[in-house]
Amino acid sequence: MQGTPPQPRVAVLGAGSWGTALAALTARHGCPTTLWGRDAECVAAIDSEHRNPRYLPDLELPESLRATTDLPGALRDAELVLVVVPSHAFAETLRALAPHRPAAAGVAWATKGFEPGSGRFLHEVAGEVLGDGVPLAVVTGPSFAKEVAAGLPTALTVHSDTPAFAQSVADVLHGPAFRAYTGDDMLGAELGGAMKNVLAVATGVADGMELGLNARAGLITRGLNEMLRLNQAIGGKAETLMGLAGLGDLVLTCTGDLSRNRRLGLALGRGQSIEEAVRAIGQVVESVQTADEVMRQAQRHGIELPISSAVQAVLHGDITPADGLRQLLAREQKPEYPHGLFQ
Ligand SMILES: NC(=O)C1=CN([C@@H]2O[C@H](COP(=O)(O)OP(=O)(O)OC[C@H]3O[C@@H](n4cnc5c(N)ncnc54)[C@H](OP(=O)(O)O)[C@@H]3O)[C@@H](O)[C@H]2O)C=CC1
Ligand SMILES: O=C(CO)COP(=O)(O)O
Repeated sequence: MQGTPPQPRVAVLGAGSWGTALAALTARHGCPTTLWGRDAECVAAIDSEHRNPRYLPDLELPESLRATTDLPGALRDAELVLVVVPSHAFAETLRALAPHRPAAAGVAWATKGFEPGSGRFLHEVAGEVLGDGVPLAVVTGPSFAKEVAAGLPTALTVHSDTPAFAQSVADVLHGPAFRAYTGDDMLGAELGGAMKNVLAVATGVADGMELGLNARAGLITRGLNEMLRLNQAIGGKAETLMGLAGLGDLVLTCTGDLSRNRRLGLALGRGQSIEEAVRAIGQVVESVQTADEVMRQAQRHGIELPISSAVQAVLHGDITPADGLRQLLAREQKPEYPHGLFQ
């Protein structure tokens, strides 16, 4: 009689809200899962009390989930490594994991953003740090950690240049309440996940200023247009941005108050300072750095992105939200698609 094949051993690096939620998911799916974090107190609580008191305080985690501050220990025997640290810690985490990665273990990440300063895509960073021949994948899509940890239905997507690796990552994530799709466009998938955070600030600002639902819908639609145009210029696939990695995550983050980037926008629109708002949110808010990197990409490719540019200026305190609104409304009238869908 044939038994069920053993589930792969998973090491999740990053014990914040998303790393904890994904580790809980793979543990619930029967994968022996070890979560690595740098905060000993938080890690001990996950390991022994099955709770993450700082990042997901109300949710019970599976008893089978192990947590540790020992990185080499977490990686020992791992068959899949899932990196879920913020983008500013991505390169250093990859450099720390590289010498301890079991030779057969591919590396996936659920981080959204670019390498701050260089603006490099995370798959470029991973390729450089890990070298050729290591299967790489990006896990992205509309997925609030709190809802995933609570077992609510979610769909996301895994993109890789190595189709078998995308499939194996999707297999460990896919389950009764979680649909994991696959794709082969890491560029488009990473761009969508990064840009939606910037655009969520824009809709948050508009809602904070009580500009109404028409304004919100207009910003989402023209924001999608900015994503599609930059994606076209960098060589991503349009369908990636029309799917979970783009439109799906854009709608979630622009409309859902669980979004930290949207909440930052709401606070700015209501007149709070960026420092106050970020402190009150108390978790990573990727748009703060991503806005600069999106605009760096746009300049490199000669693409005009009025909404993202206004968000960048507001985040830097160069203009007020009201100035940003005036700038957008004062733009010249023109056809919705002067040069076709993506120009
Ligand atoms: N939360 C969500 O719903 C989703 C998040 N994401 C993405 O996942 C990534 C992680 O976000 P999220 O988990 O939400 O963030 P959180 O703010 O919830 O947690 C951040 C985690 O990263 C750790 N960390 C910060 N700096 C470092 C470092 N230098 N080395 C190691 N660990 C570090 C923090 O540790 P410490 O507590 O010690 O500071 C903490 O455990 C982001 O790119 C985000 O955009 C993607 C989809 C959904
Ligand atoms: O990426 C996310 C949902 O898909 C989480 O968004 P925030 O980082 O804005 O909370």
